[in-house]
Amino acid sequence: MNAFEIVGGKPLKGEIIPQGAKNEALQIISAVLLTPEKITISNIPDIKDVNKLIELIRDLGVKVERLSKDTYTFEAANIDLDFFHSESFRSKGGSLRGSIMIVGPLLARFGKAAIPKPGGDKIGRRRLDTHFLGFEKLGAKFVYDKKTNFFNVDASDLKGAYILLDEASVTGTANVVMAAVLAKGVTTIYNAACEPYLQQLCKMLNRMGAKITGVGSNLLTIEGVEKLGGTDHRLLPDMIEIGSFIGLAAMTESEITIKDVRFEELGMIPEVFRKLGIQFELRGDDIYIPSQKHYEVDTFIDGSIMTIADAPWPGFTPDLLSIMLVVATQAKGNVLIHQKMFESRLFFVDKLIDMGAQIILCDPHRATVIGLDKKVKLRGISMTSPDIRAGVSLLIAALSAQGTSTIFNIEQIERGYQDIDIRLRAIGANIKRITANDSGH
Ligand SMILES: CC(=O)N[C@H]1[C@@H](OP(=O)(O)OP(=O)(O)OC[C@H]2O[C@@H](n3ccc(=O)[nH]c3=O)[C@H](O)[C@@H]2O)O[C@H](CO)[C@@H](O)[C@@H]1O
Ligand SMILES: C=C(OP(=O)(O)O)C(=O)O
Repeated sequence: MNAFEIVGGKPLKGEIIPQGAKNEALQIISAVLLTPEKITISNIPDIKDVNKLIELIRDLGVKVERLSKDTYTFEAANIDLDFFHSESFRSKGGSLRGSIMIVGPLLARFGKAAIPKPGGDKIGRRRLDTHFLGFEKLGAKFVYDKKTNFFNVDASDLKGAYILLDEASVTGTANVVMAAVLAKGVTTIYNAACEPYLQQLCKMLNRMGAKITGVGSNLLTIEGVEKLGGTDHRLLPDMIEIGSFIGLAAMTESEITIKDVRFEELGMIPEVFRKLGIQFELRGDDIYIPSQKHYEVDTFIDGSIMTIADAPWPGFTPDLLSIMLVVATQAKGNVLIHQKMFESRLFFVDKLIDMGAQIILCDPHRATVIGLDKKVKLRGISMTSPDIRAGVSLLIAALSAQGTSTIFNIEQIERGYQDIDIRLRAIGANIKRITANDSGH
């Protein structure tokens, strides 16, 4: 088992380039199944989840060519639908959340699909009703086989329909959109999620010949077409990585420039960091964060305690709340972190408390953070990363802490952050990869 050993307390300095967006990559790579023609995708991050999905579609018969480190071509001309019944599909398909998004395109193009119950982080219940209720509205029949944990979906003839989504699910919306683009007639999806990942997907599908309007809103209208063709697509920089680096700079008093962030696509993320008192400047399309000894949390206009809560886009993404929480531990002032969307994503705070942070976990969704204003530094400990974002938050905490920390289960971090140890070392971090038998606390 690999672990990171980190000696903290040292400011970092330099430039860092964000990787391509993980969650966009998972949608865009699934969409290649919609056409037999060639699709070229660039800025693909070299991370576990994305590589697993590429392997999965390759096993399904997609011809995959790697043109450079981050650019691939995909050609889904010959798909082997028998692969659904293989043991390999069961283990690979079940190992990542994003694999669920191959169902929509396969259903649209071949009239059937199957997928084992997907994996992903253990951050609370992660239901898939939105996906399957949406497919059913388009005329599909689905059966969940409890014994094998497989979802089987069949539809020889998908027909456009009015669909009020059960909730604004990110992967659910992507899946239903991909099923609807080749359905007969018009589909209207209301309560659609509209994260930049989805906007990028819809824009790519339109370049392939789809007819989607309302992109960026929660009301999408899709006029079904007979077939789709090839295109080129470049992934946006990963907004969650960008947010993680802003948090890292603030916690470690580092002067960091985050390159080419596509600022206009970051929604309210920069403003939420400003609410914690973190300063930064936009220089061209780079975010420059000066070294800051202190940052002071705002209050609301009426003087009440600052609350940072997640919501579907254009609200604040839940994937950055763990990072806001760790950054708040060294702010001047207090913050209520309210994780509304996931039930078990705040439990990692016990590790931060062990490191000396002052946090009251009010219930599974809410934590009050009493900022220490750097008067008391966190101290290094051994810990295990429970999920991808908690993992990076603990990494940030460790880099700011006095002494040595060890983070176990770094596979969680590495499913979403490319070469994170190498990139952090390049800006001065004391982090090394070790092989460890212990599993931490
Ligand atoms: C591979 C991928 O793209 N994963 C992302 C995707 O997961 P995913 O698409 O699985 O997440 P969903 O959008 O379906 O739902 C996330 C959670 O929020 C809850 N929910 C959702 C919508 C809503 O209006 N109200 C509500 O409470 C759901 O019940 C669930 O617990 O979106 C999540 C929410 O941004 C992100 O955390 C994940 O990183
Ligand atoms: C929860 C996340 O990923 P996944 O949906 O793949 O589990 C995440 O990226 O923060």
